[in-house]
Amino acid sequence: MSLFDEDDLPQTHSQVLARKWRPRDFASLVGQAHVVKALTHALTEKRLHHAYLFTGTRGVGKTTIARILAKSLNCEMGITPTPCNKCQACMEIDAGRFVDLLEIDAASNTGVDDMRSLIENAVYMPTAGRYKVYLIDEVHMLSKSAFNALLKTLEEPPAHVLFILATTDPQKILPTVLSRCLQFNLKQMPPADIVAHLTHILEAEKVVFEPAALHMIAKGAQGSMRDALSLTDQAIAFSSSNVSLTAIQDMLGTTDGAQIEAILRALVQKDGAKLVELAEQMTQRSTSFYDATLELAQALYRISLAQVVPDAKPDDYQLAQLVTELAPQMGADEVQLYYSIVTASREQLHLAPDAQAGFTMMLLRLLAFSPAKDGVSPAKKS
Ligand SMILES: Nc1ncnc2c1ncn2[C@@H]1O[C@H](COP(=O)(O)OP(=O)(O)OP(=O)(O)O)[C@@H](O)[C@H]1O
Ligand SMILES: [Zn+2]
Repeated sequence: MSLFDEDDLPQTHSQVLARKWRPRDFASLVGQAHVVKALTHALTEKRLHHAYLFTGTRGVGKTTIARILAKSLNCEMGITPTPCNKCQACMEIDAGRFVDLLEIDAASNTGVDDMRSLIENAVYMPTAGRYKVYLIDEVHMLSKSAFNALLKTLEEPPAHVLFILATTDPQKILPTVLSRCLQFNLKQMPPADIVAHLTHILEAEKVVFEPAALHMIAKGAQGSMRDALSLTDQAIAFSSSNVSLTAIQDMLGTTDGAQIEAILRALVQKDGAKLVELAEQMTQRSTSFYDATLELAQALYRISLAQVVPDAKPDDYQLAQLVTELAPQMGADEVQLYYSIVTASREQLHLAPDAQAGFTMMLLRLLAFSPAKDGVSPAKKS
């Protein structure tokens, strides 16, 4: 969020889906049930706190919830947890141009003067709505004097004023401010929720996609719905509206779950030529070999876990499938050995003549130590 509403800015492609699909009511919000429940209750009972603090990482719904709350308070149908989304107040809030919703980006208005003029204004009655709602984003960025100016008003705000503070960094907020706010910690979006949301959106947008591609996007988004939507925008542009797994992998330049899968399969089948070929392909696709060793170690760890605790399935969809397939085919000691080779090789990767050579040597070392079908390792045989 910025001082200028994002709707006034020239539209860049990466904003399209996130903006278009910003939830307009509590019901269409993904997750954050604890916040929705508390706010719904407060709105129904008409017992609101005068200051809320929303914390949480980027793109998990802080601004979105603040806007829904502003509509709930100012909807022409009355104070309600289900604003109509049709009246002038609701529509103007959605469009980011409601006079009584004052969105301030503290990151670019850190000074005490900004805060003073804001606060002097708070005493005046709302122009159009019932409540003047101040949404102060990235509030931890305020200067100390600005904080102090705010503090006075936070202590005893006029009855028609509601403060919503948002921050990604609650550690930096003064305890005196914290104690005057009702605090809600917004949660990161679980990958499964991101996938479900993206599936819904892409179906509505009539964009062709592979479910595995959405799992990869969800992984890349690291808990942020906004990041997931921006990545999806990029993916649509990048793949000419055919969001396939390979397109996403090429776009993110990430290690391909499928590459790791292929490596482990080739290893189980003792296919040395295939291993060499896979490393060659990874160079062509500029996969990070360092990341690949991490993913390989991760997969081996998961296989090992699954051998002991069969129900311990990873959240990651692709990895879960791989683990289910390979855990029964590999010996426990074999997995242990591979794991130690892979982790040791990762440290040595930078010593290799080049990354591909280092990675290939690691694969061949794994092969050399893999047990033969008769139980004798090929290394010992020769
Ligand atoms: N809980 C959610 N459910 C559905 N969509 C969400 C959710 N959270 C974020 N989004 C999507 O991400 C976009 C950005 O969200 P929002 O502005 O609410 O994030 P934020 O937490 O305020 O982030 P920032 O700290 O960067 O301002 C929204 O327009 C919406 O499309
Ligand atoms: Zn309304």
